[in-house]
Amino acid sequence: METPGNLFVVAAPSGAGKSSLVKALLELDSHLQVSVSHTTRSPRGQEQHGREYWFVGKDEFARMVERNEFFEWAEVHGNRYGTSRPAVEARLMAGEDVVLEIDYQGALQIKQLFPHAVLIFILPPSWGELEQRLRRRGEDEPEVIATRMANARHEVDQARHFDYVIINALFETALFDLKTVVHSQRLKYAAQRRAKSSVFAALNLV
Ligand SMILES: Nc1nc2c(ncn2[C@@H]2O[C@H](COP(=O)(O)OP(=O)(O)O)[C@@H](O)[C@H]2O)c(=O)[nH]1
Ligand SMILES: Nc1ncnc2c1ncn2[C@@H]1O[C@H](COP(=O)(O)OP(=O)(O)O)[C@@H](O)[C@H]1O
Repeated sequence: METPGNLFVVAAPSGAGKSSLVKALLELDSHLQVSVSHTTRSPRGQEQHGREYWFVGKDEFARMVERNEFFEWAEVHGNRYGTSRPAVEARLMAGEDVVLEIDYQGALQIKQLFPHAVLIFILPPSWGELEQRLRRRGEDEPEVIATRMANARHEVDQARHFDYVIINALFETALFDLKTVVHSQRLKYAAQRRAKSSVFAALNLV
């Protein structure tokens, strides 16, 4: 599906710093909006319904799947997560840029639907640092951290299907890389649209 807005998809193993990076990016970039996903996971300490996620029960999630209300959904670390169709579609059609913070399964589904979507994978500098970050975040029980570390091996292996890989060692450097990807895509997409318009013809450039 071709849309006037750009679609960015950011995925990472749990604890790599994806949410922190996207939050910082949104604070710097008023043209970018994040899509709030639905999940069957329980809220963590500071999380608010409608801000980090729409927290729903398993039955409600299943009903939404049946009604085809998700662009994509997947089971991740034992819970279900999905991107609601209406919000994203309306924004992209209105020419706004949207970022999805989803797992690799969702990212690959999105690429099928929106071939122009830009897939960005965030990597931690090492396995040890990944585990440290999960512990330092202090939001998950040890067994939840263990599940996330076990799943991280397979998730990292999926980075090869992505358009860009950013290593989040130094936060500011990774944020700069992320901003650069977003900026480059905007320039590229704008140039493609201009090439299709009559501007170049009028200037005798094509
Ligand atoms: N496919 C899909 N994955 C999602 C969606 N929302 C969040 N996720 C992913 O689900 C995984 C777990 O997210 P979360 O429970 O917030 O834990 P965290 O990654 O450790 O902060 C992460 O990989 C998220 O990117 C969604 O709408 N669709
Ligand atoms: N570059 C970094 N260096 C050190 N700690 C980081 C860095 N990026 C993120 N963190 C910290 O790591 C933890 C996990 O980050 P978070 O954004 O929640 O990860 P994710 O959304 O990928 O699960 C948080 O406590 C966050 O403050």
